[in-house]
Amino acid sequence: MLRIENLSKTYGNGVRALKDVSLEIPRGMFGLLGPNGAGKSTLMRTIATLQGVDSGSIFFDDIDVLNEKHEVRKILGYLPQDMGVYPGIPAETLLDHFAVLKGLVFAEARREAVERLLRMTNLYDVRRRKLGTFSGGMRRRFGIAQALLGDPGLIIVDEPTAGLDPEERIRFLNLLSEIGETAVVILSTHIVEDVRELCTRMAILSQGRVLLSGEPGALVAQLEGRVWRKVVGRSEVAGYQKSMPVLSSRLAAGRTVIHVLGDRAPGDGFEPAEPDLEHVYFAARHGG
Ligand SMILES: Nc1ncnc2c1ncn2[C@@H]1O[C@H](COP(=O)(O)OP(=O)(O)OP(=O)(O)O)[C@@H](O)[C@H]1O
Repeated sequence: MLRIENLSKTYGNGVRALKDVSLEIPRGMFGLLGPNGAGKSTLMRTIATLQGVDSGSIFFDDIDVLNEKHEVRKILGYLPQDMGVYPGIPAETLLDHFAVLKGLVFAEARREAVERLLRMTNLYDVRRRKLGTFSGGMRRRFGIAQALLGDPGLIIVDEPTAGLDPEERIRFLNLLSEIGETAVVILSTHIVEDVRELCTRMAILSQGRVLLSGEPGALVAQLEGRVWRKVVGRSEVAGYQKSMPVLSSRLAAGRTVIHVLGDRAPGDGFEPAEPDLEHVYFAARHGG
C-alpha cells in the first residue's frame, strides 16, 4: 500500500503544484485523472524520487519514500511522460543495458528477463531494430518493458496513451492490466476511458488538489438521479453553459446532446440520464 500524506509543493516561480495532497493507494491499478497542469506529473515524479516537496510524507509499505530513495529505486518501475530516446541503439541492447542498471548482474538471468519482457510487449521480432525506427506505440511498449525490469512492486506510468492510435492504445492498456494484480500501479491520464477500462480505484486531481477519490463504479453511482440530458441547437450550448452546470456536450448524428448536473429535474425538456465516469469527472470539477 502506498500512503501519501499532506503533500505540498510550490515551484520556484510561485506555482503551487500540490496542495495538501493525501491519498491511500492499495495494490492494483489506480487512475490519477486530471486536466493539464493539475499536478499529476509533479506527484508522479515525487513518488518516483526524482524531485522533492515542501512538506508531507509518502510511505510504500515500510519504506519512507522521500527519505529512503535508494530503497524505493530497487522496487520502482517508472515510465515517464517523455522517455529519453536513444535513436541509434537496438531495442534489445538498450533493454539489456537498463537491466544492468537495475541490478540484474548475472548474464543468464538478465538474458532471460530481457527476452521475457520483449516477448510480453510484443517487441521480440523487432528486437534488433534501432529505437529511432519505432512507432510511438512501439516506443511506449518498450517503455513498459524497461519499467518492468526487476519485477517492481511500485509502478508509475505517466500519461501513457497520449498520442497513440486506438489499436495501439488498446494493446497498451491490455498490457498494463496484466501487470496490475500484484503491484501498486499508478496511471496518470487526462483520458477518462483509460481509467474506466482499467482502474479499480481512482482520484481526480485539479489545480494541485484531490477533488475526490474512490472506486469508479461507486463514484458513478453517487450521481444516480442527478444527471439530465437534452437535445439542443448547437448555438444554444453557450447559453446553457452560462446558466447551469453542463457536464458534457456531444454531437450525436448531427444533433447536440448536453448533460447537466442538478439535484432536481431542470424542466424545460430535460430528461433523466444515466451517469457515467465522464460526468463524475466534470461534476467534480464543477464542485458537484
Ligand atoms: N519545473 C517546474 N517549474 C515551475 N513550474 C512547474 C514545473 N513543473 C510543473 N510546473 C507547473 O506546475 C503545475 C503542475 O504541473 P504538472 O506537470 O505536475 O501537471 P500535470 O497534471 O502533469 O499536467 P500535464 O498533463 O500538462 O503534464 C503546472 O502549472 C505547471 O506549469
